[in-house]
Amino acid sequence: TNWSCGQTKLLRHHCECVKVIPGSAQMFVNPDRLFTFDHAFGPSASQDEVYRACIQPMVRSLLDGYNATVFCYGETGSGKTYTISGGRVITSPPLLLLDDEGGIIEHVARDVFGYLDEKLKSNEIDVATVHMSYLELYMEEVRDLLDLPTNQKVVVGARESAVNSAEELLSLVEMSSAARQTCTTRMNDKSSRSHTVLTILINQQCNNDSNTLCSSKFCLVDLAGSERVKKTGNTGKHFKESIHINTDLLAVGNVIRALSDRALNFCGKTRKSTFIPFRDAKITRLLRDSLGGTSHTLMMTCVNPSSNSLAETLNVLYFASKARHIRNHPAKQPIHTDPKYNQKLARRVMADFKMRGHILLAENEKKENNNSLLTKQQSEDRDMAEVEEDTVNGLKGLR
Ligand SMILES: Nc1ncnc2c1ncn2[C@@H]1O[C@H](COP(=O)(O)OP(=O)(O)OP(=O)(O)O)[C@@H](O)[C@H]1O
Repeated sequence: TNWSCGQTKLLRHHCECVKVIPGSAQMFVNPDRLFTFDHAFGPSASQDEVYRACIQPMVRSLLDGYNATVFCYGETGSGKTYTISGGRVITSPPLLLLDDEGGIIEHVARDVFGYLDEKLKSNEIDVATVHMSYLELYMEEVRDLLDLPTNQKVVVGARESAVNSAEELLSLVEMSSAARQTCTTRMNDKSSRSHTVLTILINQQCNNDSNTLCSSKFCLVDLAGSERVKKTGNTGKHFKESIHINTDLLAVGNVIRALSDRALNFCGKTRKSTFIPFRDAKITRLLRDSLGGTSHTLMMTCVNPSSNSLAETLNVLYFASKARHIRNHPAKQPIHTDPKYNQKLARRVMADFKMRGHILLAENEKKENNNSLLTKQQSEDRDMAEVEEDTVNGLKGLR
C-alpha cells in the first residue's frame, strides 16, 4: 500500500491537515492520527520518484513472468488520474519526454519495451509480443475504449491491439482516453466518471534449445473518486453517476475488508471461513485476481491535504490500512517447453484476453444480479438522497 499526497489544491482559508514524516513511510493527520504504509510521498515528490520506488520493481518481475496490478483509490480531485496518466497536455504524436509530468503508464510503457529490448539483445529471449486492451466501467456498463469509432458497449469482446513500441502504446492510450467519461464538478474540472482498466499483455518466447513461452500481464486501474454530492454539486445524470461510483467503491471496500478479516483470522489461527463478495460489482470481479490472488498488487491511495477533506481523507486512509493486511500469493506464470503446447498456450492466452471483454459483455446484457448492492429498479424506486447517504455511510463504515 502506498500513500500519496499528490494534490496541490489547498483551498483558501483551509489549512493543511496531512503531513508526511520525512524519511519514513508514515504520515500524520491532524489532530492525532498516525498511519504507516509501505511508502508515503508528500506534495513535493515527483512522478519519477513515486514510479521508481513503487512500480519499477513490479515491471521487472512482470518481465520475469509475474502478473502485476496497480490500482489508484481516493477522493475525487485528489490526483489519481494525474498519478496514473500524468499531467501533461496531450501531444500528437505522443512524446516519451518523461519529465515530471509523465504518469505511471508512460513510465511502464518505456520500461516494458526497454527491458524487452535488453532481453532480445542478450538472446535471453527470441520473440516478444506486447498487446494491450483498455476498458472503461461506466455505471456498471463495460465499454471498449480502443473501439473508438463507436465507443459503445463491448459487443464482440474487448479489442486487443498489438503494439510494437512505447510510443505506439501511448498513442493508443491517449487517443482512447479522450473518449473516457468525464465532467466538470465543483471538486475537479475534469472528473472521471468511470473506472478504467488498461491491461498490457506480454508474451516472451525462446526458440533455441528449450522452446519456452512465458505470458504475464500488467493491469493499471484508475478508479473513479469517492464523492459527496453536497461537495461536488452534481445533479441529474452526474448525480446518478456519483451513486454508481460510490456503490462500486463500497463493493471494492467490502472485498478488501473481507480479505483483511480473513488474513487477520488466519494470523490469529482462527480457521473461520470468510465470504469474499467479489460478485457484488463488475469492478470487483475484474480485480479478483489482483486482490488476494496471485499477482503483485499495489494499492495507490491519493488524498487531498486540505482540512476541508479531512473526513474523506481519514476514510480513505483507514481503508488503505485495511488493505495492507491482505496477503497475495504471487506465483510465476508457468513456463512451458513443448512447442506444440506453446502454440496452443499462446492462442489460449489471447483468447482469454478477448474473453474478458466477452464475459463482461454477457454481464452487461444480463439482468442485474439479485445479489448486487444496488439494482437499477431499486435505484429508481429509492429516494436518491437516501441512496447517497447509504453509500457514503457504507464507505465510512469501512473503518
Ligand atoms: N501532484 C500533482 N501535481 C500537480 N497537479 C496535480 C497533482 N495531483 C493532481 N493534480 C491536479 O489536480 C487536478 C485533479 O487531479 P485528478 O484529475 O488527477 O484527480 P482524480 O483523483 O483523478 O479525480 P476524479 O476522481 O474526480 O477523476 C488535476 O488538474 C491535476 O492535474
